[in-house]
Parts: sequence; C-alpha cells; structure tokens
Amino acid sequence: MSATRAATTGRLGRAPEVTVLRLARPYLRRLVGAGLLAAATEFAALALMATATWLLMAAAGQPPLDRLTVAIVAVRALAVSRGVLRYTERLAGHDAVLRLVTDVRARVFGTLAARRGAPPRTGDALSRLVSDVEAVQDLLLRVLVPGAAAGTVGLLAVGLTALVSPPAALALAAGLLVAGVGLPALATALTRRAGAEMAPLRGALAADAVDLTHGAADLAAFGATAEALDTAGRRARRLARLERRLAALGFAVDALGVLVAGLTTGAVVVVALRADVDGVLVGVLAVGTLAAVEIALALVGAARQWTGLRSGLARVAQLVTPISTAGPDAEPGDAARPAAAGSGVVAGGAGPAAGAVEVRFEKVTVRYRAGAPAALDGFSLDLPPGRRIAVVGPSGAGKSTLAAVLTGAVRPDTGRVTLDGRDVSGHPPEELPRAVGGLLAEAYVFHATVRDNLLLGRPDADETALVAATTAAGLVDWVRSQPDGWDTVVGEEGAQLSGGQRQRLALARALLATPGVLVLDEPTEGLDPVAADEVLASALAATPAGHSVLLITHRLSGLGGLDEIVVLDAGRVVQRGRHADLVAADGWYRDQWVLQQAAEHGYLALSGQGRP
Ligand SMILES: Nc1ncnc2c1ncn2[C@@H]1O[C@H](COP(=O)(O)OP(=O)(O)OP(=O)(O)O)[C@@H](O)[C@H]1O
Repeated sequence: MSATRAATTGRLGRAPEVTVLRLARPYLRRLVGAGLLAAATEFAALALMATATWLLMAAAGQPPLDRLTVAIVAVRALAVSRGVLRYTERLAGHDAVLRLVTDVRARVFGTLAARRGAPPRTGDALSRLVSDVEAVQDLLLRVLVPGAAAGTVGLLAVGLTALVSPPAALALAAGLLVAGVGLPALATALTRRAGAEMAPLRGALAADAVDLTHGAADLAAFGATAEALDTAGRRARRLARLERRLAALGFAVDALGVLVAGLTTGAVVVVALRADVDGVLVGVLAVGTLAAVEIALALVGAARQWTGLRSGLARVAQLVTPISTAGPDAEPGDAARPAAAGSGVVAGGAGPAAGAVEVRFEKVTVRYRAGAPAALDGFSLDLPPGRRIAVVGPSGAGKSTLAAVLTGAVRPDTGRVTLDGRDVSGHPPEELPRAVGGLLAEAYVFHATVRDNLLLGRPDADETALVAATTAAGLVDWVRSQPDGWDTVVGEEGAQLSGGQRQRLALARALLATPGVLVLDEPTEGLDPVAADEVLASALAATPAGHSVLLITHRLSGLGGLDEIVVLDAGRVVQRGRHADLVAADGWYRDQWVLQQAAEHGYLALSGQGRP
C-alpha cells in the first residue's frame, strides 16, 4: 500500500469514512432528518426562483390578477419557508453532529490516554483531538448532508423539467452531471495529494511549536536554535505553499463551474425553443437551470472539503478502530516515530570540541526587575583553562543566574563576563556553545531517540564518543538493556525515563558536547547519594584536560577534588576556598556540610546502602 493510501485508509484497510459512519449509527435518524431538511431548503430556493420568474414574465402580459394570486402567495411562502427550513436544518444537523463529535473526541482521548509505549507528542495529540476530530464534523455537515441535498434536488429538477420538455431535461441532466460529478471529481483529483500532505504537516508543525517553546533553553545552549527554527520554518512555508496551490486550483475549478452553468442554461433554452415550449416557460427553465446547476456546484466545495479531510479522518479512524494485531504505535504517520523519520531533534550546531577558554566575571550585577534585590551583586571570579570550580549556596543565592550570565542567556546590568578577553555578548550565538555549554537547570529531553538526544550535544559524535559519555553519566547499561538500544524513543520530555535516567541522559549530552567551559547546573539532581557521588566523579573525570568546569550544586559531597568552592549568598561571595578549608572554618559551608552528612548517613542506613 502506498504511503498516501495507507494514510487515507483505516488500520483494517477500511475507508475512514466507513468507520466514521459506523460511529454515526446512533444518530442516523437525526442525520437523515437534517439531510431531508437541507434538500427541502435547496428545493425551496429553486422553486422560489422559478416561481418568481414565472410571475414576472406572466405579469408582463397583464393577465387577470386571479391568475397570478397563487404564484404571489407561493413566492411569499417559499421565501419564508426557505429561511425557516435552513434554520431547522442547521439545528438538526449540528445537534446530531455535535453529539457524535463528543463521542469521537472521548474515544480518541481514551485511546491516546491508554496507550502503552511511546505516547504521541503534545502538539500532535492536540492536533488529533481538535482539528482531526473536527474533520468528522465537517465530513457530515459540509460533505454528506449538502451532497445528499444537492443530489436529491438535482433529480427533482430534472424530473420537473421533463414534464415541460424531455429534451430540455436531458440537457439539464447532462449539465448537472458535469457540475455535480465531473467537476467534483476533477477538484478531488487535483487537490488529493496536497490535501493528504496537509494534516500530518499541521501536526508536525504543532509539535515543532512545543519543542521550540519547551526546549528553547536547551536548543540555545547547544547552538541548535537556528536549525530548529529553520526546520519549523521550512514546514510552515511548505504548508503555506500547499494552501496557496489549493486556493489557485479552487479558483480555476470555480471558474469552470460558472462556465458550465452558462453553457447548460444556453443548451436548455435552445433545446426548449426548438421544442416549441411556451416563452414564459422557457424563461422559467433558464432561471431554474441556473439555480439547479448552482446547487449542484455545491458538490465541488463538498468534494474539496472531503479531500482535505481524508487524512485527518484516517488519523481519527486509527484511534477509534479496535486495535487488531499491530500495536498502536505501528500506525502510519504516528508521531511516536523516531526523530530520524522526520520531526525529532535537530542536529546541534555545537560542532567539534573547543579548546581551552579563559573566563572572567568582572563585578557582575544582575537585577531581574528594577528595584528588586540583585540576583548577582558585584560578582567577580576568574576561571582559567583547566580550573574546576563549584558554586554553592542557599536557594535563591544566584547560582543559576551565574550560569545564565555565562552562557549569554542573561545580560548583566553592570560589569561584564569575558571569554578569552572578549565580552560574552560579543560572541556570535552560533559560536558560543562551543566555548561555553553544558547541563542547564531543568534540561529538556526531546521526544526522539536516545541517540538523537545525545547528538544534539555533538552532531558528529561516533559510537565510541556516545559510549564514553553515557558511561560517564552512568546510563550506558540501561541503553544496552533496551531492545532498541541507541534508537530507544524516550517519550515526550523523556516521559518514558525515570527522573534519574532523564538527568543522566541530559548529563551525557552535556559531556558529549565537550565545550571549553563545562557548566553543570545540579548534574546529580534526582540521583540517590551513592549514584550522585559516582556520577559526579565520573563526569569530572570525563572532562578533557585543559577544559574548565563550573559546577553548580546544592550538594556538598564529592567536592573534595575541586580547585575552588565559591559560596554565594544573596548574589555575593561569602566564602571561598577548597573543601577541606571550608569544612574547617565557621560558616554556611560547614553548617550545611554537617547537616547534609547527617541526612545522607541516615538515608544510607535506612536504605541498607550504608558505607562501612
Ligand atoms: N527569570 C527570573 N525572573 C525574576 N527573578 C528571577 C528569575 N530567575 C531568578 N530570579 C531571582 O533571582 C534570584 C537568584 O535566583 P537563582 O535561580 O539564580 O538562584 P539559585 O541559587 O540558582 O537558586 P536554587 O538553588 O533554588 O536554584 C532569586 O531571588 C530568584 O527569585
């Protein structure tokens, strides 16, 4: 089965429309009622035009008024009834369809929620729940009901014309066939491919929007923002091109419709005149033909709608069809596909590993709002190549702000941060990640494979580098235990990983990037004390010689080997020195160290991991 056909037929090979109609069975009587009302409305419009024409032409001959009375009453009655019928048809149709759509939406939501394995992306799920389910509504209200009404009125018009002139009825039937069958088929053929492409494209674009907003910080940190924007931009442009093409084709088919209406009317008039039909009736036939073809041309719009709806309907049908042998994640167009299939993580722009970088913070002050206390208050620090420094301090001390200033995410109000003597703000954004980067607070894990999440750090990394980084982060055993290994899809925001695994994956990505200055903001968050010590030690060991490290942590264990520890409080340095010196001196560091040691020993004793 071709990709296009697969996308527009249900899981069991059934057309998605059939699945939708089966779901509509409980509301069939209401829908048939709506269809009949729609046909009556259209017929009232047609009859109104024909009667009014007869009235005008007959009145020109100045007949006795009583000959016109019935027609005058009929015109009024038809004009009023057309409005009333239209209103009741809309009421009945929407009543049935909104009930059905409520059912469908609940079923789609139930299927999405009950899924095992990779869940769809939020943007894509949203698109399925909203625009795809609306396709069901449109199929009934804009395709089937108007289609049935146009077909019924067309038959009636031909039948009534045959009473006046059978040859004219033949001409009308031919025109109606072209307008109601030929042109809709042409419109479908012209727009099918573009229509099938549009629903998945909209879903992917919605998913891009989620990644670009939720993953903005990580994309920026790895220099992949431009590429991600570019990918989303390409998709948006493709969608716009498809929509423009569909609009142009639509205008062309509409123009053909006007031509068909004119030609059919001309043919009916000529045939009727040749058959010696009374002049007044010829006028009625001409206007009636125009009105009937106009109604049939509504089928072009219905067919166009239907083409655009098919892929959305197929996606809904997949979710409301009982699952047979294939798992729910095996379906075509499923957003759970790995990134390699098209819409996952873009390659990072970090490029090859950078060399050593000298960092200097010079009297940096950051205030998030005018008048608010400074998050960093005249902070100064030298971080020469190869030096490893930890920044610790109470919550809100300004630690993450320090990382944000260093990576260029936040600009200092006063003071400056330089890399090799050049202000951070002067570095081109695409070059900065090579010099400074790492694991930022609340790192975003993309809905893609383990490999793609890692390659965001360094797109050209080979298997050996992947193994080294994941080993240092303590994740390699888990990767190897997965049936899909590096190709394991981690779920949206890493939902299929534990908190610790998510953290290790983000850390491995940061280590793989090997920037000149590695920033690690709470790299062991979510890990137990033993794992935290191991991961910190192996991460520091994995950092190339000559590269410096800025470790931000609230945990004071494992800092013995660092060159310097800086204690921040309210944006100011309150203590600095090596671990052994700080533990020996009075102050926040020693108090916190004692507290944390007591808490961790208690935890280890309780969990049976107590060190001898
Ligand atoms: N985006 C922001 N907008 C406004 N104020 C902010 C923002 N980010 C941080 N702050 C404020 O700046 C101060 C320093 O915050 P920062 O996140 O740097 O502290 P931290 O030491 O990293 O804290 P924690 O250990 O809890 O993560 C805090 O008072 C915080 O409320």
